[in-house]
Amino acid sequence: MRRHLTWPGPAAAPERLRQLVAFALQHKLPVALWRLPNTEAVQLCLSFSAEAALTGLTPALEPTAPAGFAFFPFRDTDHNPALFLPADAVFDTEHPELLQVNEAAEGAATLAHALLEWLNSSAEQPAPALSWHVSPQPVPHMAPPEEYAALVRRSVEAIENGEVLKVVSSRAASQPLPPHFDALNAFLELTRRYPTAFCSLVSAPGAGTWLGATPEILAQVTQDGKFCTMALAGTQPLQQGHKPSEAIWRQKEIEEQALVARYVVSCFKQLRLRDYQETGPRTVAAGEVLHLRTDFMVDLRKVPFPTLGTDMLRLLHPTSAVGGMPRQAALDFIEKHEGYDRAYYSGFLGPVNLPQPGAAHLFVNLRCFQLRPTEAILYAGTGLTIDSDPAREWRETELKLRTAGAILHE
Ligand SMILES: C=C(O[C@H]1C=CC=C(C(=O)O)[C@@H]1O)C(=O)O
Repeated sequence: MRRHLTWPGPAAAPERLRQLVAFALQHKLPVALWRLPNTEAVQLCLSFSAEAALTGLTPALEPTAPAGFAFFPFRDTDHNPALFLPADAVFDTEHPELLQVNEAAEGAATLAHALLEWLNSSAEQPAPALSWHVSPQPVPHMAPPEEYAALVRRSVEAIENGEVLKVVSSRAASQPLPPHFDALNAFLELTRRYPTAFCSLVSAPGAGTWLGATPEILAQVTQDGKFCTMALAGTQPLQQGHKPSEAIWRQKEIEEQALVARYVVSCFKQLRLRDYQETGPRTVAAGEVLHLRTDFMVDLRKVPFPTLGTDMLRLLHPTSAVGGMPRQAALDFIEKHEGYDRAYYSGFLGPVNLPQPGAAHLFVNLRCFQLRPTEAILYAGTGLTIDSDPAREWRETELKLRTAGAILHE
């Protein structure tokens, strides 16, 4: 039972985003904002209960499944709970005069009333300060260059010994927040800088506050009945004055990406689905870097497979673009040797059945950072193969950290 409320007063869309976020934070509620690739509208999903957002289950993507925003960690543990924010209040900057409220939600009557009062009273007042949720977990260990080099060497040894074919190692790094840092403005800055990325800002009790601009689709179902995923891997710097299509790739990156593509195909095989379209690999730009990307598409109108999105999501996460191959051996290696908690980095996130039923857009949480009171914790990883060189891999993480880190310099 969704009701469209007409928003009182004449405020502009960004101010309305701020008012809704302020309400969520003041009531200790989870909130997510996002902007889909190649679109303009910013959307917001607010839940009326922090407990209701705690889900243990991978979300279902069918049109009849609950609507909300998924925020899943790399590894589902008590430290980093899997969240699905029920869509209790939904706002879209394309329709700033409207607010969609789910009246059937737990506690909806009281909170919807409080929300309306808040919106009425805050319309005239200056924007309140935002006190973002902070993760209850300690700041993760941050590997210095020598330690990361040792991890890369150990990974290459594991590949040489035949324990794994490929492994994705990663690290965290800290950057102080600039004076007067404002996370909401930073998110809007991400949307301006990276029009082709999925940009997000998620703040939830138990998870903290995360911002990012990711290039990687994990599982997407569109209203016109298409399922899409991609194999994204291989990285090189974008050279000034060169087009992505002019990039030349080494064997190492070609193999690294081919392993990811092969994994996607193996998931289709497990589901006995043969009728998929494969395009690429092609070179694509993501901020300052280039990647190799193969797109996969299934036309669900021709291939009746209503649960494909849900089934593929379960098989894909974590993909070999963030774990490795074979999957379990690579994940075990990471758990044993990586030496820090990835938390929500390389997990997945995105809207399900929002703003309308029948569409789900889930992305791998890359090029992101976690917000702490005075610093941002940024994350980046690199796919390693037998030919990996530690110094080069370190430089690659530095380059990837700059995507989200770019907004911390101003
Ligand atoms: C793990 C990350 O990127 C993945 C996606 C594209 C290219 C990758 C690579 O070249 O290693 C990674 O597999 C990251 O950005 O932290």
